[in-house]
Parts: sequence; C-alpha cells; structure tokens
Amino acid sequence: QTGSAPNHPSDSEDDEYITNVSIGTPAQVLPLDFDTGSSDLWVFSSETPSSSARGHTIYTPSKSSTSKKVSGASWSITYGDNSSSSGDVYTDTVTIGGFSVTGQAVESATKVSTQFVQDTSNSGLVGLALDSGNTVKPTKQKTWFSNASSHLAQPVFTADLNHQADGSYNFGFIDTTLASGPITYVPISTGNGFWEFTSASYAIGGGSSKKHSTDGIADTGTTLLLLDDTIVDAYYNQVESAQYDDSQEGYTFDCSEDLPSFSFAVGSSTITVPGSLINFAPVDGNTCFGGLQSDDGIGISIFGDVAIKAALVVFDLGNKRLGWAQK
Ligand SMILES: CSC[C@H](NC(=O)[C@H](Cc1ccccc1)OC(=O)N1CCC(N)CC1)C(=O)N[C@@H](CC1CCCCC1)[C@@H](O)COc1ccncc1
Repeated sequence: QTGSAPNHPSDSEDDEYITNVSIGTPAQVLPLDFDTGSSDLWVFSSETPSSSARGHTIYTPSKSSTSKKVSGASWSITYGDNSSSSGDVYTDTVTIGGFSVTGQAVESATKVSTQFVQDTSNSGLVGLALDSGNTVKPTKQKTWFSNASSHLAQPVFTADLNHQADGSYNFGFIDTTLASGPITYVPISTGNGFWEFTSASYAIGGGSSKKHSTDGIADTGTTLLLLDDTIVDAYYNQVESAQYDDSQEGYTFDCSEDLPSFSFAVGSSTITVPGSLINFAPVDGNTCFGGLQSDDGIGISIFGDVAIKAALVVFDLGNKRLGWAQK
C-alpha cells in the first residue's frame, strides 16, 4: 500500500508548504503544514476560540462518527520560532494521499499563539519527526507516518518541494523519476527525535570544498537553510552587496545580484542549492533577504525548505537513514 499527496507553497515566498488532509467520517478536509521537524499532528478545531480560528478551516470532532476523545490527554508545543499551541486529544481516521490511518491521535487546539492566528495558510501541522518528540501527556502518541509505516509497502516517505510550484509527499514508495541524480543515504541519529544527520563539508559557488562538520536536521517545517555563522559569513563574503541587516535579523543584498550556489556534503556526494533559491524574498525596494542564514542560538543546524527544494529527500524509518538526491 502507498499514498501520494500534492503540496504547494503557501505564498509567493515559499514560506510554507501545504497539503490537504482528510480527517473523520464524513471527511473534513484541512490544509496542513507537514513538518519533519516536529512530532504532533494538531489542528484548529471547534474547541479553538472563534476569534483565533477566524480564516482557518476547523475540525469538529462531534461531527465525525469515528472520533473518540482521549480522556485525560493534553498537549502543548513551542516551536523554534517561539510560536506555540496546546489543547486536548481525539483519535480519528486520518487520510493522506489516499492512505488511511484509523485511530490516529488528532490534537485539537484550545490555544494558539498569535503567529498561528495570523497565518491563515494552514489549519494545523502534521508532525513527521520521530515519535519520541510527541508532546501528548500522560501517554505519548505516534505520528501519522509511524502508524502508517507498518502497513505501507516500504517504511519510507519522500519530500519533493518546489519553488512556486506543486510538489509531493509520497508514502511507502520512492519515485526516483522526481530526481536527476542518484540517492545517497546517510544514517540518522535518533537521540533528539529529529531526522538528524552530519554533513562533512560545504562549498560556495564553484569553489573548493571546505571541511566543516555540520550536525543538522532535515526539516520541511522550516523555511530557510540555517547553518553555522562561519559558513554563512563565508557565503555572503562572496556577495558584493550583502550586509547583515539588524532589523531583518539576517543578511540582505541587492536583488539584482547573481548569488553563488551553495553545496553541502551528503556522505560521499554533494547537494547543490542554486543561487536562485538563496535569493529568498524581497524585503523592500530592491533589497532581498537571503535563504541561507545563521542557526545561532538554536543549537543545531536546519536544512529547511531552501535546501530541500534542491533535492528529493527520502525519510527512511525502516533503516533509520536519510536519502538525498539532486533534483
Ligand atoms: C529555528 S526553527 C524556525 C522554524 N520556523 C520557521 O521557519 C518559520 C515558518 C513560518 C511560520 C509562519 C509563517 C511563515 C513561515 O519561518 C521563519 O521563521 N521565517 C520565514 C520567513 C523569513 N522572512 C523569516 C524566517 C520552526 O520553528 N519550525 C517548526 C515548524 C513551524 C512552526 C511554526 C509554524 C510553521 C511550522 C519546526 O519545523 C522546527 O521546530 C523546532 C526546531 C528546533 N527546535 C525546536 C523546535
């Protein structure tokens, strides 16, 4: 058995990638943000204050004949950007790309932070990191993929994200036609509950590769590519008009500049992010914001959407490994 669901950018900046998910009986369809950087499936619901839920599609458990309340269960999560949400828990049937999981924990939001209220492009998240990161108490719940994996043809899923175009999340199979190059696999370390791997070197433009060990996570829920300051400073040293903009909290540059590519090692291969993907978004006039920025303060590097857009990424739970193929 397999599943295949399209995704699309949430806005003109590729800030998030949205996929429609069916919950309950009859199906209630919500636009959700698939996040390989967290492990909770949570939704705006009939329990979310209506002032907060305005503009969002909601899940109403009482309208679903297959919903069950998980008595005494609650959840609360804070993300890397300090957005947060919390609430109580139901189980229900959740279908993604034609593949249904029954008894899936659907975390209903009774509280959401301002960022979520304002971001009407999603009605919640589908966490696709490891089960250990789930926040439900007193009993941790499994992710949709974890529940699905034992019934899928293969315990894998792939992320294909594209700049200003549709992509896909495929479950249980790998469509190698989505890639231009071979898939290179690297082992993940599971201790922090992320799809965490180590990249041994990087290169800027056509330059020589520099040995630099990066411990990072493959994270579809993070917009940018967030790496160590030394790498980021070295990159923007190659961009004539680049400067660090305190108000924007990141490097900006003249939108008309041709940006160098950025390559990172995956095992014995490399993935190259074209400069066009690093010219992330205009901030004002002809000043643009970079898609490569510092990971300062997070304690880990994040290969977010800017990096994932350059590749087909294979999340292989069965073999505890991550695969990257150039697109
Ligand atoms: C340093 S993780 C920062 C990251 N959040 C982002 O990437 C947000 C995403 C966004 C949100 C709303 C509108 C537009 C874009 O976007 C930006 O922060 N930016 C994009 C726009 C740009 N101009 C400024 C920078 C983040 O918490 N992700 C988590 C999922 C995310 C939460 C917010 C809603 C969308 C999904 C998750 O995977 C990673 O959780 C952790 C990572 C590390 N330890 C703890 C948690």
